[in-house]
Amino acid sequence: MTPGARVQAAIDCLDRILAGDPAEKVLTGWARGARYAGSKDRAAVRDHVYDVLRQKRACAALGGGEGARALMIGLIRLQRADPAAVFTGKGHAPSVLTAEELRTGQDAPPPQPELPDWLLPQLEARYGGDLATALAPLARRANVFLRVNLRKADRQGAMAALAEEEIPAEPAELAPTALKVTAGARRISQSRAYREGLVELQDAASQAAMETLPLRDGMTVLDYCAGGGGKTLALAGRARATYYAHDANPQRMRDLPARSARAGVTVRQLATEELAGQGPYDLVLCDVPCSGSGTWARDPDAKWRLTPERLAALNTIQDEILDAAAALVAEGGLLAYTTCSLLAVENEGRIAAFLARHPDWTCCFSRQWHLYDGGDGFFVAHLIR
Ligand SMILES: C[S@@+](CC[C@H](N)C(=O)[O-])C[C@H]1O[C@@H](n2cnc3c(N)ncnc32)[C@H](O)[C@@H]1O
Repeated sequence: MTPGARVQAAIDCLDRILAGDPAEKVLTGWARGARYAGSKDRAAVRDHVYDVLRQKRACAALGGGEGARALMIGLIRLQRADPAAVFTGKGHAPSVLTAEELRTGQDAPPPQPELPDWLLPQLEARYGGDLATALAPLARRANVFLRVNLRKADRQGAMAALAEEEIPAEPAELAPTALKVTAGARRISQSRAYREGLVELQDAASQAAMETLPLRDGMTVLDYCAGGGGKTLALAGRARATYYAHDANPQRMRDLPARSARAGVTVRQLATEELAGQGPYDLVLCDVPCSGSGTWARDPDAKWRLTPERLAALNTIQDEILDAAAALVAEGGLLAYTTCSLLAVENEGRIAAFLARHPDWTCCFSRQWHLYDGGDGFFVAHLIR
């Protein structure tokens, strides 16, 4: 595909996303239908779409409108290129810029935070005058991090294995197991280091949060919201405990057997009705469903979809999960709560609400990772009875 054809394909995808379809579904559907598109074309179209969604406000200001075509014009200007070079009308490129489109963007307003307005007061309360700096990483592509599986390799060994396949990576400060991939990220899942379980894809702040959890050989650990099992595997890499995984939607755990086999660890999946029978557990981790606001650089579509109603519904689910999980913690055990969110209402707010409902519990540790720490936004709290 020519650069112009890629831009037109991105405009077509953005049209559907703006009409309400999820970005990931639209891009996957487009790629399936576009047999002529090679892997570089698919990557370029995906990058255009996600770059627009990360900076939709700046693109609209520079492109003179909120439609898909205007947003793409704005993105090209934001990247300090000339849209006229791509909007040629030749082949499959978008049609030539109109006089109006040529005029737009000259007197663009100052940049606005790239978030829905209703969320700003919550984040201003957290970051005050530093809001723009704190949220700036949301406008950029996120770093790709790997977690070294200490059962199979150390950081140096994993870096050497990745280097053999021209995937350079360097130690990341946030966690002792974290590597930052500096090139070739799209080839990770085909690499030997990945296929043989030396490394897993996992954000560095998420790894750092798992590092805070005290583990010892022989204890029982329940990952109550296991999903794909990323957190279970991070814990299982550290100690020879007995690991159980549970999720309200067991389908979410379908990849866990293959992932744990690759990692060389054993994780037993439990249905909800089996939880009490196998418990109580020394450590129960609740990696609850959340807004994902700490991951919006990776998934910018999500920030424009979140509504106050959805956030309130998530808070209810978060409370219900903590209440149910607390009942499964052994005497002297630890209840851990994590989100990949920057919003206090999902983090400190849920812990305060839990402590108000359960006066016999106390929070003995909590930490918020911010985007300026280098990874995703992430929160962890340790609760004891
Ligand atoms: C943030 S994701 C978990 C991600 C996972 N821990 C990982 O590291 O890959 C939250 C998970 O909670 C599950 N969930 C939602 N409501 C739940 C509930 N009431 N009880 C248990 N799990 C629930 C969802 O199905 C989802 O898989």
